[in-house]
Amino acid sequence: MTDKRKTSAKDAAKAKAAASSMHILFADDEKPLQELMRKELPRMGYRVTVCPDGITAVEAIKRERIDCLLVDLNMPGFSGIEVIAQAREIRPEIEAIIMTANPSTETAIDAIKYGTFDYLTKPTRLADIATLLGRVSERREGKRLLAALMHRLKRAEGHSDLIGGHESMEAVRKLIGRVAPTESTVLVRGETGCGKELVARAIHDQSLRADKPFVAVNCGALPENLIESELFGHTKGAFTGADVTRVGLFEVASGGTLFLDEIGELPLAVQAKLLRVLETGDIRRLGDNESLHVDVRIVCATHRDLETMVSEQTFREDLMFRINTFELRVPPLRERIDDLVPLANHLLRRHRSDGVDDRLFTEDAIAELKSHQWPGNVRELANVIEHASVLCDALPVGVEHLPSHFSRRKLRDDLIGNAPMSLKELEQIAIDRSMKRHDGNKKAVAEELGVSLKTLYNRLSLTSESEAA
Ligand SMILES: Nc1ncnc2c1ncn2[C@@H]1O[C@H](COP(=O)(O)OP(=O)(O)OP(=O)(O)O)[C@@H](O)[C@H]1O
Repeated sequence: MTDKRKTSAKDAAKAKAAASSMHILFADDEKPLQELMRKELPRMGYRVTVCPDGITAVEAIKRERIDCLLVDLNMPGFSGIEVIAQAREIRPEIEAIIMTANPSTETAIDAIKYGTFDYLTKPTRLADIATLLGRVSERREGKRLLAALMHRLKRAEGHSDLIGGHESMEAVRKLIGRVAPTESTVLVRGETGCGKELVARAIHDQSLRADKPFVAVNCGALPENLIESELFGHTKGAFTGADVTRVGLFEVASGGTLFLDEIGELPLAVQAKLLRVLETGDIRRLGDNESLHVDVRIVCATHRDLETMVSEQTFREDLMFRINTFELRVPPLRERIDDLVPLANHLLRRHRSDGVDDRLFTEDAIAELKSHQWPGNVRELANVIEHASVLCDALPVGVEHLPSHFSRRKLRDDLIGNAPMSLKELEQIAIDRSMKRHDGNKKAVAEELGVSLKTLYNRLSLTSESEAA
């Protein structure tokens, strides 16, 4: 079999599989047509219920799981339009095709009002019915696919719930609530991993654009030569390798919010173009002469000191003034360490549903987590929690499940205790412990402590001198 024939056989099989899942209600008072459809619709791969009038049709819709109506406009009982109107009350997602011998403007308007998919003029050809039902079937598949993708997207994006009740986070929440419903450009500042994107998403979710796209782009992750085409799109042939016309992210985000993460990483040339877009709302695809108006709200984020960048002339001052209409600073995790436990619980619940909610971590583990400085903020915490979740068979998570630098630190603290001591004393404890471990083998001790043998001898002689004194 040739490739082409194989593909069309595959397509036919796919169409048949999609068709077989569709249940059609055919309603018409003409007996011969009823008989024809009772025979032909199953041949096309559909399940069929045949009704002679509007009343039995509505009863069947209440009783059975009908996917698509194929109804005559003029029937005893209820008209086709009335059947569709009642069906929509019972099952809003139901598809409908109306058949009529005299199509009129009023019928068309009524049909559109009740979301009819299409209408057929009588006498109808079987081939036309088959084509139309095929399109209904494809539309249903499309809707199903979209719902599945939206579900996956929601799961991948997670919730925009900002966890943490520290007063600094409460202040952030308040500011989000104030700025979200406006159209202001927002600049979210804060260290890496502290939740800037989550804040941007919360602004979008609480804005009037919430049901439109939220599109995030990391300006630092794109190679310089691609940023422009990624943001503004390009026409076919605009540059070598531009084989097809591509829509930019400004257009993708149309009506919604574009989140420009790491805005400080944008090259100066792109900064100039971005400023123009922000001022005019017009974009131009690379290689295109025409510009296009876009309605997009901009939220930016950076962990860089933009003021210093301005003074070093690596960031445009006019762009900074354009994007910082409203600034929001997300505090680093170490400044709100009381939020660590609720955050750790929340992050662990991304991976685990077992365990008891108020005891997901042992006290030791929490003490360890709280004593860390978290330079990578909540993202670092999320990685530590994921690591622990993999290692821990039964909750609660203990110190032994945390990455090794946590357990090493605990071991060290246990050995040393809490008494105040000088660095010199600390060094001495390390040497003594190592000497004991290696039965006085100085070469092994020097290796373990990461010093030369000479340094170790020096330290040892200093110790014996001070002991003698
Ligand atoms: N307050 C919070 N509540 C719940 N989850 C949070 C919070 N802050 C951050 N996170 C989680 O931490 C991770 C990092 O957050 P996010 O990507 O928003 O940080 P960021 O500041 O934008 O990072 P970067 O500087 O690298 O762009 C994400 O998984 C996010 O869901």
